[in-house]
Amino acid sequence: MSVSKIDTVDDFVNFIGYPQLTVIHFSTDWAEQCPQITIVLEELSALPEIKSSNTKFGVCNAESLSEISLKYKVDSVPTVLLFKNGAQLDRVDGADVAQITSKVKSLSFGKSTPTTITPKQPLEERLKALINRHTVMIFMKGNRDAPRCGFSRTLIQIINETGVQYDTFDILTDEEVRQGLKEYSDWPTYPQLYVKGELIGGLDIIKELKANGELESTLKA
Ligand SMILES: N[C@@H](CCC(=O)N[C@@H](CS)C(=O)NCC(=O)O)C(=O)O
Repeated sequence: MSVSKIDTVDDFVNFIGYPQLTVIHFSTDWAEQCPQITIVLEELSALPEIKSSNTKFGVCNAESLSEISLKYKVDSVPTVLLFKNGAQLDRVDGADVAQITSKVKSLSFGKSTPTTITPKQPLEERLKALINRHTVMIFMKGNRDAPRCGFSRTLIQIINETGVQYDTFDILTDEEVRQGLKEYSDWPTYPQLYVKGELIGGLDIIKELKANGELESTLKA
């Protein structure tokens, strides 16, 4: 057994309909922690006790299968979802190897299908995972193609000029994140730009860094 690649929505639906445990890693090409989780799943799939339980392992690109990601509220990678008979049993958001290992081991031997549970991830953990989703992470109103506030639009224009890669999160889609991140980072407004999980600041700070010629080095820190 190894980790199968899931490329289409149909593949995904067929895969999770399996009567034994199916473990799916939502990944992206750029997220640093994803390759580590794929290795963990490869290792788990090779364990004799897991092999004998017929547990299946898959990996899909969370961005290519955005429809599925949205449905299962996968808003950070890596995320691992566990299914049986098409029902979601559990999930692990973030590269928490210990939790993934223990959930795969315990659920692969359940005789009957446990009740569907979707434990709510503590907000702080979710915020940390979101902040670290990309080296340069921008929390904004709208997205890069359709900013929904002048401050966010100007910030995107400035960052686009640098050619630096980044990811965005639309805080208008999630009130919990919108309010929670203000408190977590002690910064009351959006946009908010993070580099390697550290808050750099909002539009005023980014403009200042640009004016001082420090923007690119800050983004590439
Ligand atoms: N001076 C701020 C301007 C940003 C700003 O004032 N944002 C407001 C309006 S878009 C905001 O996020 N308010 C809180 C909210 O909407 O939750 C900066 O440098 O980023």
